[in-house]
Amino acid sequence: MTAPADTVVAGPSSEGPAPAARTRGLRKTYGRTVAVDHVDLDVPEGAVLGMLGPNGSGKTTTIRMLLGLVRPTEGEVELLGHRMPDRAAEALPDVGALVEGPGFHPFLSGRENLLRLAAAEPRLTSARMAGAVDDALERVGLTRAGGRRYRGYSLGMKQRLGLAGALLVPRRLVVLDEPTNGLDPAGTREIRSVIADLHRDGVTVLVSSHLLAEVEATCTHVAVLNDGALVAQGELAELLESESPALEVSTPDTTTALETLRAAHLTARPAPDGVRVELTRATAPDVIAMLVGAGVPIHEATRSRTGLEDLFARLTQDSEESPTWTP
Ligand SMILES: Nc1ncnc2c1ncn2[C@@H]1O[C@H](COP(=O)(O)OP(=O)(O)OP(=O)(O)O)[C@@H](O)[C@H]1O
Repeated sequence: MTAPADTVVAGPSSEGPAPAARTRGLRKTYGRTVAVDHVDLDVPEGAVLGMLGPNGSGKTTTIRMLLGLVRPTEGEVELLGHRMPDRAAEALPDVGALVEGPGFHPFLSGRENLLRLAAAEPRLTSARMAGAVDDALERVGLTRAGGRRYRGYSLGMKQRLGLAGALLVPRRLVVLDEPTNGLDPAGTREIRSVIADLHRDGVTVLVSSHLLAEVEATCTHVAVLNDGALVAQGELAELLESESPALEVSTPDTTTALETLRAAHLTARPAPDGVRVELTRATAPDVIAMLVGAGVPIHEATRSRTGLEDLFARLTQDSEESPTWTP
């Protein structure tokens, strides 16, 4: 399967084991709003795939269609080799999901809520339910709060209870929609460690996030959505390597610097001390000469490695400034 010409793909997508999840031509419209636009997503088995995108780019809608919670307008979804939503009963027992609004009962305790979920797990016998609930509570750090009513939980505790619900039984795939939403730094670290444990156990994880540093630290793969379209996917390290290096120029005159660089059709954006310019179409000496020629005072210029933040900015900024990347 070849990717659309405007999608950045790292590594061969059609080799290796069958993907844990995949979509082809996936599209969802709400009236005139195109929420998801012909997305061909591959979530490789064993990967921790970070789904990134600005607000409203279609992450949640894609995840909901993967899980059979929303019916696509067009296209196909396969989850663990089963067509969705028709074969949901086969696929879903192996899938743990934390999506918005897990529907917990406000007047029951966290533990009682999990027991209700456990009762609906086809692979849990009644004898093993209580043990599975206690294990899941411990895994997300809620053992002590397990007896308290859900209504009194903080947003972070609610997120963690949702995660516990996703981990009640061993899964092949765990899908987490913005799992660190509302969590403090300690809670965020806990989620990170749960994801690392799952990865170590060979579980595939699909996690949507708007926290780039978080994704860079925890994920092996990324998929970037913009305006409903998939604009990049693949192994994180390969995607970053495929990016060209950049030059950070420290200057007080960022306005002239950006104007000069953009007039020369270079990709540049403001940086903490000045501007950052990609060295795709010009060398570092070219850029410096260009700026000096335009009267821009330069305090310092340093080459730097492209991080996920730069990749993301380039893929999701206005198309005028982001020339098409050709693999
Ligand atoms: N049920 C719905 N009815 C109408 N429009 C919807 C519905 N669900 C999503 N949309 C629209 O589809 C687009 C994609 O939304 P979606 O929630 O999938 O994006 P997202 O990337 O998850 O955003 P965020 O990061 O803000 O959660 C948005 O324009 C949104 O307003």
